[in-house]
Amino acid sequence: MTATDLARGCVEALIGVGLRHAVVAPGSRNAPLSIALADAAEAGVITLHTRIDERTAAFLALGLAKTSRVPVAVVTTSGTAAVNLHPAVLEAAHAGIPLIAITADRPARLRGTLANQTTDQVGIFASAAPTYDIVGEIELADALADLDGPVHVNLQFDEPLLPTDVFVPATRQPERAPWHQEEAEVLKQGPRTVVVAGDDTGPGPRLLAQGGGWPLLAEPTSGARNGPNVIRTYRLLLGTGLGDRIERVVVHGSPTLSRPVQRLLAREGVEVVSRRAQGRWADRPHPVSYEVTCPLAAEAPADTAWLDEWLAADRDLAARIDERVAAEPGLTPYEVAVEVHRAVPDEGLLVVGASNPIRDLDLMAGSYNVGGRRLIIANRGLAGIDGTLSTAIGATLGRPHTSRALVYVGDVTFLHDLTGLVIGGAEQRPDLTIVVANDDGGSIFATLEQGAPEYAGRFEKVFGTPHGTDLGALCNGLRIPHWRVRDRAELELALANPNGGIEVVEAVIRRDNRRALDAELRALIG
Ligand SMILES: Cc1ncc(C[n+]2csc(CCOP(=O)(O)OP(=O)(O)O)c2C)c(N)n1
Ligand SMILES: C=C(O[C@H]1C=C[C@H](C(=O)CCC(=O)O)[C@@H](C(=O)O)[C@@H]1O)C(=O)O
Ligand SMILES: [Mg+2]
Repeated sequence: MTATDLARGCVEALIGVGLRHAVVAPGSRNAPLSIALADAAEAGVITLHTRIDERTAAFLALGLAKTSRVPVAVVTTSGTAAVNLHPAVLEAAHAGIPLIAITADRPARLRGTLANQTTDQVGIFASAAPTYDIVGEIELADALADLDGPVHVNLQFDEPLLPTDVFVPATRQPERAPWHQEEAEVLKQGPRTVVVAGDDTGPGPRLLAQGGGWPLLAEPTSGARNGPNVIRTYRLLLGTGLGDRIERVVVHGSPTLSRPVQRLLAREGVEVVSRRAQGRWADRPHPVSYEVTCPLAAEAPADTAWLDEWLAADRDLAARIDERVAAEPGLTPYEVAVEVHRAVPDEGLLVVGASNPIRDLDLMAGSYNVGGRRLIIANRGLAGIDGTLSTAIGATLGRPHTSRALVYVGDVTFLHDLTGLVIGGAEQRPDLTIVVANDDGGSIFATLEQGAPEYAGRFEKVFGTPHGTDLGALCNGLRIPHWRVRDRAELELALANPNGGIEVVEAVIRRDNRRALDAELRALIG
């Protein structure tokens, strides 16, 4: 089979599993596939994106897959290019995202020789993505069947690499399994129960909490942080007598944000009902009384006294937190989180960076209205700070009905994916507001053990990592509009007046008082 035939067969197999977007990083050995994908894009069958940095290309594909909910391919040449896909492949494996990592390779006969740009590409993603090492026959159907996570397709291309004609792919709609709503299992009333919703769980936890009259402890990217049962300050209330009285937790997905939730799930004497998480390694790191894969429903409660107690305590603590934050001079990270949360309209999309931004949102954001069809997402599979801007650009491009798209990150996270903003003039570009909470370093570490005074001498060097970068000058070089704000009113103004296209709103905040402020807010539980 020629390289061209292999490439074209691959494109048709990808289209056959529902692929609508592909991302290519330029290279020679992947030329057969790059050209076949370009032909398919020219024929209007797929949308093709190009990025020069393979790591950012893979996170762009991850974002596209997260919102379009169909497999997305990212394609590289051979050699070090291939392993630049690994961070996104790992995130896809732990989050259960159908990312197809396609690496071009030399023919197997050249492996182990001095042939140029030739290395061992089989198994480069280890257990995160099995390799299908394909030389001829299109065994791709097996590789691409029922993707619930990433897969690695390694294509051995032999010369001649270039086609002599133009390719118009056959388009066949993927066979879709008939959608069916699984029967829900009904949980009885009885123990004092709370419902925990981790990342990407959908509305199930909200419906269960409402049905059972139970407090809902939903992370911002759960898809369940809306409706009347949401407890905004749950991570602090878990440290009070209310938290001590919990007898049962119904946990959905993978909660990753706070140690109080982890401690609750591991607490002796607490019954844990688990709705199994998606992605790999879904076994929970604590004892589970009972685990299901089906939806959960609840027996109706006799009264809502337990829920009412939580809602009253939440209102009271939230008011005290808001009062303390308002009293703090200058723009605080907590106010940035509130304004970002407010800026997401119905049908809006928000991508949240790891570290403090998602935790500030978790503490400060109230419940959204049910039916607003907002999508709040993050790379919580492994909570990496890499590729967040690219994920956001891909997520926005993969969700064309989005009314407004924002991505909210810290400064180190922003800088970590700067190449995600290197986008060719002919590329699709979304309307996307990038909000950077800039405290000149990694402030989360200040809130952890290493933020204690005894580590002050070494802290800035290995944790704080101040960089002093002029984000405005960077954006200027990238030809991206940039607005630096230093107070809440200016931040509100900037968010209320989107520029169109990709824009950066840099909110300058302090880092030196982060540990103290965090401790003060935690102490408000009294
Ligand atoms: C790829 C990757 N590298 C390093 C880390 C460790 N890490 C977690 S948070 C963080 C600092 C993030 O700083 P910033 O984005 O400015 O957010 P802030 O903590 O200041 O809110 C780092 C380095 C990580 N999670 N992922
Ligand atoms: C900084 C990294 O990730 C750490 C960030 C916070 C986690 C944490 O302990 C939050 C505490 C809380 O808000 O309750 C920490 C953890 O889970 O132990 C993460 O490792 C990092 O290096 O990745
Ligand atoms: Mg920072």
